[in-house]
Amino acid sequence: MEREELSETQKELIRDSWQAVSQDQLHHGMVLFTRLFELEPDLVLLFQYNSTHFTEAQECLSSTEFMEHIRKVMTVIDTAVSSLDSLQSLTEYLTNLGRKHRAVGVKLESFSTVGESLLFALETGLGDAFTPDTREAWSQLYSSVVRSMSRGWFKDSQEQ
Ligand code: HEM
Repeated sequence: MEREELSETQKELIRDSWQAVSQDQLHHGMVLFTRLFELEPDLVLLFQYNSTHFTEAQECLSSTEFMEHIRKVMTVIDTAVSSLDSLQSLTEYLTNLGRKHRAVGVKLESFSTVGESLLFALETGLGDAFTPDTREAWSQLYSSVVRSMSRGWFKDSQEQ
């Protein structure tokens, strides 16, 4: 989390832009995952709740359990935005979260597509307010989050 420290200006851009979209997190999360499934349709197959297996993005996107996953994702982002001054405090949690995603079959490379989809959702929600500087700040924050999660694929992977 130490590399590429966010500047104070970047933190402000992230906080201001997140405030503008965070009233309706579920909606923006839906835009994010709709985009993600367009770019990588096979990711739908990884979401299995009880005996339900989804084959189509639309089925997945309209399930209650998946809605909860969207809430979980948005809560992690919300926590990261609230912790911009102490992102290293999230490292352990995020490493663990990475490990869980590895366990359910997510490939680390897919997190690049998630990043692209996050930027798409922010751009859709913010319009012109999503300036190149704001995009760059979000891109750096997301990279930090993924750097910590990626430890779950490599570090102590025999644990658990
Ligand atoms: C490639 C994209 C992703 C896939 C395929 C995926 C898949 C899953 C699956 C199958 C679960 C377990 C079932 C569930 O809790 O709904 C899960 C849990 C979870 N996911 Fe994801 N996920 C993705 C991206 C993300 C991202 C970007 C975040 C946040 C940054 C995230 C946060 C969580 C959290 C907080 C949980 C609950 C973990 C727990 O039970 O402790 N996921 N994910």
